[in-house]
Amino acid sequence: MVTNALELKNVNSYYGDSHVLYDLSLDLEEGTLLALLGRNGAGKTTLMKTISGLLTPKSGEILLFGKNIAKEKPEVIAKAGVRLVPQGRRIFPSLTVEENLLVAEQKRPIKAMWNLKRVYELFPQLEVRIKQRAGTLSGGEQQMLAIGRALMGNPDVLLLDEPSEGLAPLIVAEVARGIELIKNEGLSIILVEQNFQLAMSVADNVVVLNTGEIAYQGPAKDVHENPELATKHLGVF
Ligand SMILES: Nc1ncnc2c1ncn2[C@@H]1O[C@H](COP(=O)(O)OP(=O)(O)OP(=O)(O)O)[C@@H](O)[C@H]1O
Repeated sequence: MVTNALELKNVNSYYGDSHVLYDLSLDLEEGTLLALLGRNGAGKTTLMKTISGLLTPKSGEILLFGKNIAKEKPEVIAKAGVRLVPQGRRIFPSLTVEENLLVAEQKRPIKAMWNLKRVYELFPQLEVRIKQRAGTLSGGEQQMLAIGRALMGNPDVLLLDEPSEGLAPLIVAEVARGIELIKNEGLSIILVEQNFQLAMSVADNVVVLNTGEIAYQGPAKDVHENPELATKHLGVF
């Protein structure tokens, strides 16, 4: 039987009077990766903020393994097992790599527990820089650290907002490899990406947002097999 890690039902989000997400409904199946695509301003970051509690939806339900978290505070949602890696990374620049990871640590009963050792196995480049201040890392290393921090919270659901932004192609490939490995550990992931190739290389399912509404949703394999779909709905990239 399919279990949904997340279920969104008719979610409406606003900034003040400005209506940004319209009656959004989608499912994130446990252990899968959903690529969330769409042009600038489509509402992707707003959706990530809404799920993680940084923006409270005006109406609708956000079910985390069946429990409605739509009105909960960000700390409660994080403790319940949803971790956001925000656009722009937001690590603590004056703390070392290891300190950044340790302050994010939260033990939760999940299948594959994350700890320092496992984060360093995932991104060996971080282990080389354990004592280095995070603000002096390269963009790619900061992204790996931001993902590592989220994993230290031992989430069930990981929200990644444009992890490839501003990174060189070789580093993008390294981040993609990390995402694939994390997915294989059984995490449920929503990945916001402008990099279509990266998104499609790891996605199980695809949702395309257009001005706060779902323009397309379906299995990634359908997009792979039917290039017309990519042109019709995704050709905007
Ligand atoms: N803090 C805010 N206050 C008011 N309006 C906002 C705010 N943040 C975003 N918006 C508006 O909400 C809409 C959706 O923005 P959002 O950042 O979610 O889009 P996005 O798909 O993530 O785009 P991008 O790829 O550029 O990050 C846009 O019209 C944007 O101008």
